[in-house]
Amino acid sequence: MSLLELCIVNELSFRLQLVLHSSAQPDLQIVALILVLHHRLYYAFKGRQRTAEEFLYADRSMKCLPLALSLMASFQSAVAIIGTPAEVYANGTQYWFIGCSYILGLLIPAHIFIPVFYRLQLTSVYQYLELRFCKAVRICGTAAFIFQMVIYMGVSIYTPALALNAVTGFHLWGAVLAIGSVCTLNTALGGLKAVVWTNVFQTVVMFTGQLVVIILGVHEAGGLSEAWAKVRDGGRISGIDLNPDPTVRHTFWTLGVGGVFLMLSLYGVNQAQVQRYLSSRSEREAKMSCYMVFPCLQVSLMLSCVMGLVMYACYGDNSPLEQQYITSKDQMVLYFVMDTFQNVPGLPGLFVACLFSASLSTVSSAFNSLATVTMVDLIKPHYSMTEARATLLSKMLAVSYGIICLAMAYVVHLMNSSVLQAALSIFGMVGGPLLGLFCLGIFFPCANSIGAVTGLASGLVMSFWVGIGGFLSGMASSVQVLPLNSTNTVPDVFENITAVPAIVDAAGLNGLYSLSYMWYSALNSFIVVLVGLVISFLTGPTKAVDVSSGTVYPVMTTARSLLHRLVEPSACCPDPPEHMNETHEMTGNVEEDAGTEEATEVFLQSNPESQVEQETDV
Ligand SMILES: CC(C)(CO)[C@@H](O)C(=O)NCCC(=O)O
Ligand code: NA
Repeated sequence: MSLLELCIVNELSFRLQLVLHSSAQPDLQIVALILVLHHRLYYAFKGRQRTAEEFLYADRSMKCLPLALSLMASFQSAVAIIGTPAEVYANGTQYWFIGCSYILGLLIPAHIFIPVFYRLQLTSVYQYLELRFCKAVRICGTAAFIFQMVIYMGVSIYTPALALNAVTGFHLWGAVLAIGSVCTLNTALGGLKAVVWTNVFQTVVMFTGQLVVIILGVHEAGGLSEAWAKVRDGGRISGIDLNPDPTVRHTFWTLGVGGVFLMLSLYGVNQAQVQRYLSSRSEREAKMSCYMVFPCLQVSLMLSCVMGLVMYACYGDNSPLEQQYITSKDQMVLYFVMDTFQNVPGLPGLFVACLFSASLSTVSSAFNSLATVTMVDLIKPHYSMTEARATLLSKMLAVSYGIICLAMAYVVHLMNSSVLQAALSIFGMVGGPLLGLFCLGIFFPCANSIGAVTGLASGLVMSFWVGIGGFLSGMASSVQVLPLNSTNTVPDVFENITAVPAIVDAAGLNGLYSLSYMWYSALNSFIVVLVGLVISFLTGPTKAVDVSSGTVYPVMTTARSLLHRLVEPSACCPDPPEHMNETHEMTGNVEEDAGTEEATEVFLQSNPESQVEQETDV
């Protein structure tokens, strides 16, 4: 255990002790134990890593269950553990419908993105952009990715710090600094295998913490039927909202359909995830791990939604926010745990460890992917250097990224919006245009490099225009989204603002600004594809023969072979089309896709040796 970690654990447990008066000793032990275990595990794998191949692909030997848990952990941080219950407490279970988007959001990556990327044997997903378009597109893509991950890191470091600050009195920026530096110093340079296995451990801690709090919380609320009656009478069980209005924040359409694009940008083309797919033993294993993410994500979503309901069952409409014990919705979960279970030995500690684990796993996979793309996409192609130099440089990079992320935590602090909405908006605003760029390359053989660059630029301009416009105009009207029982959940501070005529006229720019943040990803990727195609046609579309082999997904051929299977089901198996039997697909009968796979095979003849530079020695 490093000195820094010891200091943090000591400080943390000291604060816990002050706040809880009594049973802080077990808490100290649990937080410390978990940090130490995390650390030991990490170094156990780090120590073994010798070659560059191991660093980047974990020897291409990963099995699917650890990979699936790690895939889930990348984008499941304290933000989800804290933000989702706060959302459900305030607005009911409508958010749960985002679970519907996981179906297509994981099937499409498994059957379209993974085959393309795996067969090209990429190191970084941005190599694809150079193969398909040119070097400039690759650099633009890399820059956008770095930008996205750095802001997201800001949110996921800030969130546990905010919660800790509220409840333990731990200094906010002290906590931000502590979490940030532990992550930076310890997790940046361990290689993928170490990151994946620590992620597995962190996921287990995360689930355990949530589950224990839920079980005891239901008990606290007076048992299952009592708790259910309370949340039902409080109107927290939302039915499916089919309102087609795209400006309504959470409906089935924004969550279940807009969410698919969000999921595609995260699970289809994000380097953190693609790196994991590429590290599996075979393409089949990679697909399997993508399928396995589905149940893991559903469990995680269920735990955090149920946590919100349990909080409602305990507090009803007397939220600690309204009584001004805390200052932000996002502090509620930890407040609930500390307030309700301070006499349960070890539980507050377990939950703090749960938050830390969730954020540490996110930060470690983000840092690992940032280190990889910076070396592989930005530095290696331009400068050659010795191994020792490269190691030093990676360390310096890790520290610089750490500092930038801390600065971003401050920006998030200034934004003062719900952390969950902030994180998902960032995914849509920067991840959306990146998704569009990859779709342009994979589905449209005629797209050219000029189209790709202009498309990406337009997508980013559009997203910041709508995103920032929405944020500014929403400052006055965001309160509309808060109340369900309008009198109770709005804190006093906001009440004056609501009084201001905040009725946004849904015409013109204001209509655009009030677009639900869940549509950002879809809108921005669509803009990139549209502008990209128009510019490509104006400047001379790429000829089919000039497109590098294996970089385009044969949509027509695949569709034809799927159709063929439908018309003559006996040829293969009597399965309905993919989208109608997800659950079956999710359990992993990959062979059934044989027809499609063969069709794809013909077109995706990858010949990586000739084109992909083998830049494996980081
Ligand atoms: C990104 C999804 C929707 C799916 O992975 C979910 O994990 C989520 O809401 N994440 C919030 C961001 C975070 O937890 O850091
Ligand atoms: Na995580």
